[in-house]
Amino acid sequence: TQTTRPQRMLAAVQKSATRGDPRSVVKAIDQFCRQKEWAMNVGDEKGCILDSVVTEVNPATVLELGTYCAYSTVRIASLLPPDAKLITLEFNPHNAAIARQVIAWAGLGDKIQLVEGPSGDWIPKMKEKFGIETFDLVFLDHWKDRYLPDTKLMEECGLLRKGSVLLADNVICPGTPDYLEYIRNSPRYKSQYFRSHLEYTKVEDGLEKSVFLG
Ligand SMILES: O=C(NCCCCc1cc2cnccc2s1)c1cc(-c2ccc(F)cc2)cc(O)c1O
Ligand SMILES: [Mg+2]
Repeated sequence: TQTTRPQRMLAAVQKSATRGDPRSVVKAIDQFCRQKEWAMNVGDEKGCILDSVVTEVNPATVLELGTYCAYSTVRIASLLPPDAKLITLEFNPHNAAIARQVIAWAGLGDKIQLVEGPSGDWIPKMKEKFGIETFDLVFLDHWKDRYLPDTKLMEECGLLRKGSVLLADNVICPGTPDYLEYIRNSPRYKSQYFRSHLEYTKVEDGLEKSVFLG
């Protein structure tokens, strides 16, 4: 029977990456996507910008919206301090199953909690279910029309504190126009655009970094 792209990506990780070595997992996925099949990971070019923001924020609590095959999950978690926690939400059960195996291969299972289901349902439950007060860093990489409603939901649920950083993928391609309009004009955020390219292509895309001012 036919395999899926996430299954082929996992096979590439298990073939080429070293167990317990997160950077080799990241490298194996990038190689697979450049040489074999495009896939919607944040990728190596935007990934370097992601790395610099994670390193600068040095977060104790991270929320990732949109796991896919855990490429950015592993990339972020590999840079976190020892007791830091990353919660990642994935909607598609098949992708979640692949992501769990990629996370295990990278040896990052104790830093990462993968939760299956829609962001709108889970964001209001973060405090009670996971004992989270606020998130130091949120990486938005899920449905592009959910960036804005979920940001408002996180504000309403008190999940952001003065200094919390939102980093949004794909603000140009596929694009998140309503989110950009809101976040760039809101007096409650200080935003900065990092110009880059759509993963593994020459198409323009970028990351929007926004600091919540409280
Ligand atoms: O759709 C994208 N990512 C979202 C998939 C999310 C599904 C989820 C919804 C949901 C809801 N609640 C909780 C968790 C989750 S996960 C995406 C698409 C492209 C792209 C595709 C074709 C193309 F020609 C050009 C760009 C590039 C990217 O970097 C992307 O991230
Ligand atoms: Mg993306």
